[in-house]
Amino acid sequence: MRINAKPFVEIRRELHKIPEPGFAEFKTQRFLLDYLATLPQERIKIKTWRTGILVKIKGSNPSKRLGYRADMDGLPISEETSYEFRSTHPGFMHACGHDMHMAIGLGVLTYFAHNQVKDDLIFIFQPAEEGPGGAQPLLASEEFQEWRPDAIFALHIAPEYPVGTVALKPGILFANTSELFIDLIGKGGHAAFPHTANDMVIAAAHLATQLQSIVSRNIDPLDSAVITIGKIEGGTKQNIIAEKARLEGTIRTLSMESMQKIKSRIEALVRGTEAGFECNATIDYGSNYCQVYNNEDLTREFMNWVQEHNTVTLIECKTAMTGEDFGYFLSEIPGFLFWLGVNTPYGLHHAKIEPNEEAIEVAIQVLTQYLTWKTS
Ligand SMILES: CC(=O)N[C@@H](CCC[C@H](N)C(=O)O)C(=O)O
Repeated sequence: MRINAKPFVEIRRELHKIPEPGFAEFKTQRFLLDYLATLPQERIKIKTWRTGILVKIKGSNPSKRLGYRADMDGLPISEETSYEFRSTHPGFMHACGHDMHMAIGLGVLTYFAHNQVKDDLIFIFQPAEEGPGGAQPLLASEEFQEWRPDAIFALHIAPEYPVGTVALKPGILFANTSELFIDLIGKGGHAAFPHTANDMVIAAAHLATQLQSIVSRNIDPLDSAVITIGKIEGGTKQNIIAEKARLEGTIRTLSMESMQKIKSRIEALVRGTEAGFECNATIDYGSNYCQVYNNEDLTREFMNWVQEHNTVTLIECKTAMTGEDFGYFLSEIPGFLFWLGVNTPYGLHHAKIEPNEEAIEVAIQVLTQYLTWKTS
């Protein structure tokens, strides 16, 4: 079977123009619904959930239901690609490939809307993967529970792998994550009179450095963990001592024990900052995602299938410290997530990332062939 992927490359480009934040994917949802309306409707049922969409395709003699999940949201990044089809939403960009994930989902769905297989298929277009997390509330929704699949699959673009490859492993593929927001409130003042103020820029700088000691000094070196502070905000002007500062970051661990340990060390260091800099601090852990744990049996079966069918090259990869709320689906439903090679020099979340669009056809081929095999 050969799929004409050209329309889905065009679809990816249209989606690329309209990146939206989590739970505000209104134009994206409208675009997807309009496309779905063009498909033969005999065997298709469509439901919306908040800004997400669920599509069921009826099988000829179903004994199970298989699911594919695509995430929908963009990131607060000002795009710097060379594309003609750049983001039309200033300050927002599809820099994590969700435009590719959706276009691939539509390609696979379109194939099965025209070619009935034995089992039911469900396609889930999920909002808010980058935050605050759409998977958990979607899983709990009546809309999802009514069509709950018996197995579920997803992919994520991988800039570092060549087009024509898929990479995965059984067991833990992505880390547990927790966002981290720390607000410091001290006493502002004139730049010339530091002894009358409590400078929150200096407090934030010390704290950011101290936080880096947690992974190196408190976590078993054989148990990976990451603390990244991606943003520091503080102060109002160059000659005013800052009254407030805010640190924003993310914590990544491979075990929940390490996550707890890191949080308790963050709390201790923040209490130390309060004492040392005579300020008040609050900590907010934002949204937390559980690890992506690929079902061992289904993953091995898929890896064997890839090797036998030779549609793509298989890479057995290492665990990555990325996060994905698809982990919540996998905590309840067997399945797996794989990396899809898109061969581009800039990484995920980079303003210049330009995934190779040839990977769209590769992914549609792999998923249609695998799902057809899985339902036969
Ligand atoms: C694949 C990917 O890049 N996922 C994101 C998930 C974000 C989780 C959460 N908002 C956080 O920042 O902790 C990632 O950054 O890994």
